[in-house]
Amino acid sequence: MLPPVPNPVEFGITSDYGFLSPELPLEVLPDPYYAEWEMIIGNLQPLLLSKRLRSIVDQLPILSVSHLQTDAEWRRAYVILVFILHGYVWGGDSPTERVPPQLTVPLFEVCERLELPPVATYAGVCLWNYKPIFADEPATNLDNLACLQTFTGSLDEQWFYLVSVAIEARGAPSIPVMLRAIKAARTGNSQIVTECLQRLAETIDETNTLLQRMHENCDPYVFYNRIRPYLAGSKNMHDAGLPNGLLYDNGHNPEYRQYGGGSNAQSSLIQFFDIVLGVEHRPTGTSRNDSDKGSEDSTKPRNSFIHEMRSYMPGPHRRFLEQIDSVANIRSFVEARRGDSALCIAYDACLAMLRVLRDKHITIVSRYIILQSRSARRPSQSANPGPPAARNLATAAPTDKKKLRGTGGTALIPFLKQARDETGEPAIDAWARRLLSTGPADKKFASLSKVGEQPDGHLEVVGLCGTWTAEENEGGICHW
Ligand code: HEM
Ligand SMILES: N[C@@H](CC(=O)c1ccccc1NC=O)C(=O)O
Repeated sequence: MLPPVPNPVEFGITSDYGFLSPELPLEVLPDPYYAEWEMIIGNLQPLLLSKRLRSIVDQLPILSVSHLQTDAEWRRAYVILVFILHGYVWGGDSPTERVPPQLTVPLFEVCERLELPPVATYAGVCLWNYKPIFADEPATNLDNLACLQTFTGSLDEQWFYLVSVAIEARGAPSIPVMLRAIKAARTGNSQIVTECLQRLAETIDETNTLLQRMHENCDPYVFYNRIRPYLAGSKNMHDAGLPNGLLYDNGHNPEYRQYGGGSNAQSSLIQFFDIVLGVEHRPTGTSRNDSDKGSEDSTKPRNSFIHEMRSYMPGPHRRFLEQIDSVANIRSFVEARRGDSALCIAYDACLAMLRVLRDKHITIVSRYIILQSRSARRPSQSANPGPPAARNLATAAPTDKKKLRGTGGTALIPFLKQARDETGEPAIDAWARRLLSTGPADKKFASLSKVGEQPDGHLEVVGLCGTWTAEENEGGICHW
């Protein structure tokens, strides 16, 4: 008996909004009982600038969560509390390790309810932190989006979150499409699976276009020096001044805890793409050859970071991904039908698009983190210092690139390159290898209008979703 294919609606996931909150995020908690929280979050930038945030939070009463009613209200409470938390920790002259009961007590309860860790996750800064500019236009077009909260008040910070919001919305329709594909694969309907895969490839291609738009309004200097420091977590933060993590003080039993900061690795959508396509990530530092190749059992080692990031997703989204994991059948369906050229090409196009996404992302990380860390200046040399603890965090970045870390705590480029390389397997590599050894497309790839090696040695593919070449992937990142 096969496990049932999950119904996304039961997990709060819709075909319009995907993993974004299904109703628009609340801009204000309706109960005036929370007026003091709203006053602080509404004045976050002035309170950070004047360095008064900590003292104002310390003077707050410990508010109860018993006045929160709807799911939207619980989510709004989470957004408020994590923005105040990160402002409180990183907004002074140096980071403070103690989180006072005024934050700890309600935050723990809100997080228990939402099944999230007490830290600013992707859900808090992206999924539940947007509004449409005009109510009568599509709510999730990048050009009709604004953020509810930011640390810096900058356009750059809004854009940084909104690109992800737009990607989530663009990817949303692919969720029911791929559930249909899973069901069609169960009945052996190759034509439907092919159509669904074609639509998925187009969707991933469109998310790639959105990712490219990061550069339009988010300046790498502003991102690295002003915004990113507030997104830091408390794990591996010794260099930044939090050797033990954060001391969450609930008033009677203070406890040190360490959590990773916000990261797009916490996006359920991108993990959904991987899972549904059967892309497997292994622990960093191992290759396919190190593992028990060939066996499809669930004891295979997984990329522990990517998998761990599921515990930073809202509970229902995490459970949805787990259920998709247990029904994902597309990869084995395609592998069993190597002679079905339309099917193989559609599947390969999805992998190629996902790989392009990771390539473009690596370029972004180089520009927004690696290059910036090289030019980061010590506070005394800086003519225009940023927020104090945040500034220290940016300038504390080691010059040794090997030690640079993502807000999630990964070793950046080695981690991202491995995730990218694992995306290409198996089909794209297999057919690219064959192409390179046997020449241009054989019948199997008939629906690709052009596949071949260019005079300069680059491989060019004109496929379902446009043209892409190995050259596009800067720095020899793509090894076709
Ligand atoms: C300026 C913009 C961005 C920067 C600097 C950046 C940086 C990073 C870093 C450093 C990581 C490693 C994990 C960690 O330690 O945090 C990461 C992971 C990741 N990021 Fe981004 N990111 C950016 C925007 C985005 C956007 C808009 C997306 C949406 C597609 C995205 C998708 C991912 C994914 C999926 C991962 C997990 C690794 C993987 O699956 O390949 N990132 N990002
Ligand atoms: N991992 C990134 C931060 C990041 O990607 C991120 C952090 C919080 C919320 C969203 C994020 N990604 C978004 O576009 C970094 O290390 O700078």
